[in-house]
Amino acid sequence: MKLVLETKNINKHFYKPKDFHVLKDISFGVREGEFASIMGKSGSGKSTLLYVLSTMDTDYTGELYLGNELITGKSHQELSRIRNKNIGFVFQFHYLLSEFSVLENVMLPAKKLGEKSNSEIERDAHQKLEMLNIGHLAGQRASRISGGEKQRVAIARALINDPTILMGDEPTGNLDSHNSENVFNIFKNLKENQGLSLLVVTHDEDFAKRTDRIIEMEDGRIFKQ
Ligand SMILES: Nc1ncnc2c1ncn2[C@@H]1O[C@H](COP(=O)(O)OP(=O)(O)OP(=O)(O)O)[C@@H](O)[C@H]1O
Repeated sequence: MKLVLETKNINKHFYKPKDFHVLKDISFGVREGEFASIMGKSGSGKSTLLYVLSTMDTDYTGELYLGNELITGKSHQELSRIRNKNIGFVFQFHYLLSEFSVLENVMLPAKKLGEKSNSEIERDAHQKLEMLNIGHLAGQRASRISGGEKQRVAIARALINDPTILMGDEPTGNLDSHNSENVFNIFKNLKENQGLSLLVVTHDEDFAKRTDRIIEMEDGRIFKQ
């Protein structure tokens, strides 16, 4: 089956305050349409790995592929474009611009990409918000909506450029159980109805157990996948 993301022997060190081998020979892939989770104890390297996979961190050895394209070694400018077009990212905290409306927040990554007209982007943003059942919030200021709603807006923003993979770093870490369940169901629907691939770091065992596959990390290594 086609891989949307693949790593070959990724190693990474932090050199300050002293040499620390944080990622050790990470080789794995995410299949098209797969909903995978990454679990592991605090400090095992999950977030560090996700930042390498999302192309935000380029300080590593080994190879990272998105689809069949080798991403490792590309310039920051190229990476910024590849990331914006292909990878949606949802964090524990939503990082919405609080003075902007919900609609404006969702439109931002598409405006940055610059491939569509403003009216097309606006139409797409409304469509993403409707899909996540928050169409009625489009005109609200981002600061005025609840935590669960903010996270759904962040998901809509992550989807605006129709990425091939959605990554999450503890996307339910700041939510109550009701809103966590909502986010899980949104992710599952994206996989089932749109064939989206998802890779989510989580401490939530109930969440992880219901994904297609749990990738387990320990001490900078993948020990089960
Ligand atoms: N910039 C840095 N410099 C040095 N060490 C770092 C740096 N960032 C992270 N580390 C260390 O690397 C290790 C892995 O960190 P990482 O945040 O990837 O772990 P994690 O598995 O995501 O943990 P958590 O579940 O607590 O978020 C930890 O020991 C951390 O202290």
